[in-house]
Amino acid sequence: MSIRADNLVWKIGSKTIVNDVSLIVSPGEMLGLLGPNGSGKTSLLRLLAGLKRPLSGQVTLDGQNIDKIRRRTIAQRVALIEQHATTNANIKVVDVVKLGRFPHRSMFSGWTGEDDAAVNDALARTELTAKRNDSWQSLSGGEKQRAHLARALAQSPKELILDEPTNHLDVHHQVSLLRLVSELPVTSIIALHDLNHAAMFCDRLLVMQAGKVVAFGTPEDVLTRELLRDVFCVDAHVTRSPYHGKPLVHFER
Ligand SMILES: Nc1ncnc2c1ncn2[C@@H]1O[C@H](COP(=O)(O)OP(=O)(O)OP(=O)(O)O)[C@@H](O)[C@H]1O
Repeated sequence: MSIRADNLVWKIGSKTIVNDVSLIVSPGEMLGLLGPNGSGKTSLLRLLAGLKRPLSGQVTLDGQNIDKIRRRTIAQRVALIEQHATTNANIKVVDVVKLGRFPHRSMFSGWTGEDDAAVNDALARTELTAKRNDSWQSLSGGEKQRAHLARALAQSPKELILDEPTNHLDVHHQVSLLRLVSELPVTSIIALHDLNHAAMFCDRLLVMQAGKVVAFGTPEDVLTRELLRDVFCVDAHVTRSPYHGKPLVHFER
C-alpha cells in the first residue's frame, strides 16, 4: 500500500466538503480523480498531501499516519502540484525546478551531482531543457504548468499528487504529460476533467459528487452511461476505443 485514506471528513463551518472518503492506492498505480466542479477533488488532494488536517479519519503513507510524519519527511516523498500554482519571484526556470531538491538537502550539504542530475532529467522529461535559463515571467501558462511538474519530478517523489495539471496545455503537452506520469515509477493521484484522457491513462478512477465517493474502480467499470448522466448531467455513449482498447466517451450533441 502506498497512500490510504480512511473515512476522511473535512468541513468548512457546517458545510461538509469531504464526506467519509476512503481509498487505497497501490505503489505505482495512477488513480484518476473525477467529479463535477465543487465536488471536493482539490480538498481531498490537499488532505491526502497532508496540507489540511481532516476533522475525522486519517491518511496513511505506507501504513504510517501522516500526522505523525515530519513535514520534511513528507516533502521527501510526496510532491503536490496545485491547480493555481504560482511563483512570482523573478527567477530562472531552472531555479524553480531546483526548489524541488530542497527537501533532500541538509543544512550542511552542498549542491551535489545527484541534485544536478535530477534537475536536468526533470527539465528533459517536461521538454523544458531549452528554456532552463529563461526568466520565469517569460513563460506561457502551459510552460509554467510544465515547469511546476518539472519541480515536482526533481523532488524524486514516491507519491505525486496533481490537481488538474493539463489545464492550459495544448493537446500535445496534455497527452505527453499524462503519458509521462503514467510511465513514472511513482504512485500518482491526478484530478482531471477530461474523461477520455482519464480512461486512457489511469489504472483506476474515483468519482466524487458533493464530497462523497460515488464510484471507484477500473475505467471500464466506472465510466457508464448511467454514471455520466447521474453525476455529470450529460447524455453520452461509452464504447471501447479500437485504437487503445480503453473506454471512449461520445457526448450526445
Ligand atoms: N476555503 C474555502 N472556503 C469556503 N469554501 C470552500 C473552501 N475550499 C473549498 N470550498 C468549497 O468546497 C467545495 C469543494 O471545493 P473543491 O475546490 O475541493 O472542489 P473541486 O472538485 O476541486 O472543484 P473544481 O473542479 O471546480 O476545481 C466547493 O463548494 C467550494 O466552494
